[in-house]
Amino acid sequence: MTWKSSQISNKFPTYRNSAFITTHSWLEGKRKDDNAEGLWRVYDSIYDLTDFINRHPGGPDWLRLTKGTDITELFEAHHLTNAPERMLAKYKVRDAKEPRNITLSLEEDGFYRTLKSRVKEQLKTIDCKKYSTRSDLIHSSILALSFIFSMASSLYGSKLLAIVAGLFVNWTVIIAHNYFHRKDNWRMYTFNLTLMNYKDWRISHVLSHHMFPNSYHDLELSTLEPFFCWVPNPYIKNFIQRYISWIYFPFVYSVMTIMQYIKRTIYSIAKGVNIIELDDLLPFTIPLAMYVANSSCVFKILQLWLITLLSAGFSFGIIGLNAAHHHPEIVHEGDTMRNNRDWGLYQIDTIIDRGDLKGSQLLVLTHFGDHTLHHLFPTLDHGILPHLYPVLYQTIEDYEGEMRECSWLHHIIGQLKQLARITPNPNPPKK
Ligand code: HEM
Repeated sequence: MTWKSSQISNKFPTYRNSAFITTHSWLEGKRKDDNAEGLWRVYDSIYDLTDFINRHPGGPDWLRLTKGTDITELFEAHHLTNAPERMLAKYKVRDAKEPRNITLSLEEDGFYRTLKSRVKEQLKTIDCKKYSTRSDLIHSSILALSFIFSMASSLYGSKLLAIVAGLFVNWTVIIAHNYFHRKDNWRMYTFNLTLMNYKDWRISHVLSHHMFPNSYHDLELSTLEPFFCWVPNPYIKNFIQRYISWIYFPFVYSVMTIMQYIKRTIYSIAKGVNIIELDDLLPFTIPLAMYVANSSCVFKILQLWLITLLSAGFSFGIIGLNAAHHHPEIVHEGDTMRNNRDWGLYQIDTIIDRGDLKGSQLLVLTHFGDHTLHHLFPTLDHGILPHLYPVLYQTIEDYEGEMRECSWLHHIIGQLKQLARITPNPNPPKK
């Protein structure tokens, strides 16, 4: 069928429409589609990085997960020094036999690579340590408050306090996202507190969503599709997804994080491959803390923990799914794209930033703020990003892009309208 084609790749992603979509099926499909010849592909060369996996300064996961795939966009977006490029050369084994599957470009004089070289210069003038230390402090405080409110809820048997605890757990998790994008560190594990898993999100969020937002390659779209479909395509969107989702979304948001744990457990049993790891025990530290505060009734603790999880899930959904990407004026698969196919400009066209968060490091960290810059430079601490706006605005102007902003309420309304939209936008992004 004709709709089964992506505007940013030559092939429709294998397994995208399979019955049981997981991060593992996404990676398997990518290995089939990427023409990486079983190794790692960067631009039109094939590299054997096997001996480098455990020496990679960003941690072994990134290379272990991506073996057999094209890592061009990841390689460009995750390094802001010249060292990785110099090192890469010695692992080259041959030129690739087939063209790249992804058709977005990363030309040296194009938008993204020009912006990146300007950002590298700008970073030399910024006291990065000062801002990243402030982020660490914010993360530690919100993490501590998550446990304090959880324990207080069990001490006083208060459902209201359990809801408040859920809010703090949700903010902890969103801040932990600032850390799992980077080299391995202890703070990334706090992402697991709502029964989600940071390593799973390194696939669905970092490798998939961040590189190819709003396209058929974006796993954050395909996994949620039974409930929410943001692609403006009448073939894959039914009446329920378009309109009834406006009614059931609070319920789905609330159970979304719990469902991820259940799905990973089912995958482990069904496939006979255990993907539940030791760090998946971390979410249980919350009921444990509740038990330490008040051990009188285990059933009551489980009930309060469930309330905490539902509150965390709901707030994570309402913040995360209305953060930046789903609004009728944002490019989704099927909408007309601009002629310039630069990867960075594609990012700009698939995001409208939240203007109401700007200027507060606390709000930016807890609400996926400064989203455009974060997509373009995911390894930079969120505290550093505001200092890059002058360079970003100048480069966007030089390449005739457009930086857009709106409020959270605008995003929520726009997101609901996007759920209903089935007609692709015929006009390319402005300018
Ligand atoms: C899947 C592709 C890759 C991803 C997602 C990735 C990711 C990362 C991350 C997250 C960091 C830490 C950045 C930070 O916390 O500031 C990092 C650092 C680094 N990576 Fe990679 N990496 C990839 C491939 C490679 C390759 C192929 C090489 C070289 C052969 C390489 C060399 C380095 C080096 C030298 C650093 C130290 C920081 C720097 O000089 O930029 N990486 N990488």
